[in-house]
Amino acid sequence: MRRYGKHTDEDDIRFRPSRKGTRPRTHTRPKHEDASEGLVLTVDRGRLTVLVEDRTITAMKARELGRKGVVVGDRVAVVGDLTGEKDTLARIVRVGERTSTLRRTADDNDPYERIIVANADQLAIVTALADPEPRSRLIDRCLVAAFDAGLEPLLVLTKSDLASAGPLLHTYAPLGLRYAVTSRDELAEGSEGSAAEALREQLRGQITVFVGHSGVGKTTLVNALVPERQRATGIVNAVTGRGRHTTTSALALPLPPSTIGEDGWVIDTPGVRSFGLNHIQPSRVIQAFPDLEAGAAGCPRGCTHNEPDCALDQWVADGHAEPARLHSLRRLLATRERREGD
Ligand SMILES: Nc1nc2c(ncn2[C@@H]2O[C@H](COP(=O)(O)OP(=O)(O)OP(=O)(O)O)[C@@H](O)[C@H]2O)c(=O)[nH]1
Ligand SMILES: [Zn+2]
Repeated sequence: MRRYGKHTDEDDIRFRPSRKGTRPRTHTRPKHEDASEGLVLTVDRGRLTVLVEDRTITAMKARELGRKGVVVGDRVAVVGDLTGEKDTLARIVRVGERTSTLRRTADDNDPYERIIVANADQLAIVTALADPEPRSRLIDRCLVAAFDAGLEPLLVLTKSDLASAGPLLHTYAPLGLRYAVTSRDELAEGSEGSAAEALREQLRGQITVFVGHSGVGKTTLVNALVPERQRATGIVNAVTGRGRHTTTSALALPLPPSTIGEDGWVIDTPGVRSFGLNHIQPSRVIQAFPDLEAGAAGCPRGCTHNEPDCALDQWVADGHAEPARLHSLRRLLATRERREGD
């Protein structure tokens, strides 16, 4: 699938704070030249947990950042006490340019956009094949949010021991999505060549945000993928001084380094189950359909692609794209008009 809205420069998309924090700077930085680079792992009421080299520190926004938000996945420059020791508090003085932003509105009537994760590469849409039954409208909403954010969607179908993935995959076949089919037992085994291994392969070297409705098995999945999770969560909690990770903030967890030396991040989103889609631009969604995007050039201005004058019907009739693709695009665009949970 095509990538869009992102730089391909590796340095842009990897979180690799330099080992000693001595990376030469290309720009003249009048202030805070001695700042270290870090990665925001989670946010809790103004306190941010930041990974600096191999230490987890607590930081807050410096006043000079003003109203600029700092979110999970942001690459930041921090100054002050970076020891990570108890009761120390560092300051975030800069936020790196973002390669992607995943947003949500609290619901379709909430006018405020909230960025929930920055710099992710893909959105894993976790759906159970049964118990609870898959809800394709919910999947569609997540797909629209992913396309809008410039993230590659990845369908993760859980509980494959309970039902076949066939019908759902059939529905989504025209979209050509990447997918993985898993079950708890397979994940636990971690045997090579298994579906779980195929999922790990899809995550390698990527920053993947996991979303899923309650009960779909997201926690089971993330725990299996990140055996260090308990420890990682423990560190975060030790830092924030709370018993467990109860906030609705996302939480970035490192995937175990693989044998070929490429790692990746899982970003769990406890409070995010779907997306309000008020802010979505049809033009960004259609970018995920390169075969149709060219045909939309013939559409009237501001075409919703679901009206009599839409040029895409003729485009498809002329054989430039498959009818099923146009059908899928229209279904996705229509999710914007439906309420969450429909
Ligand atoms: N049969 C079956 N059950 C599973 C599988 N994965 C998870 N479950 C069960 O499904 C239930 C929900 O799993 P969780 O991992 O807690 O799901 P969650 O999506 O994190 O849900 P919340 O904790 O409510 O947010 C639990 O009872 C799990 O044991 C699976 O592959 N097969
Ligand atoms: Zn149109």
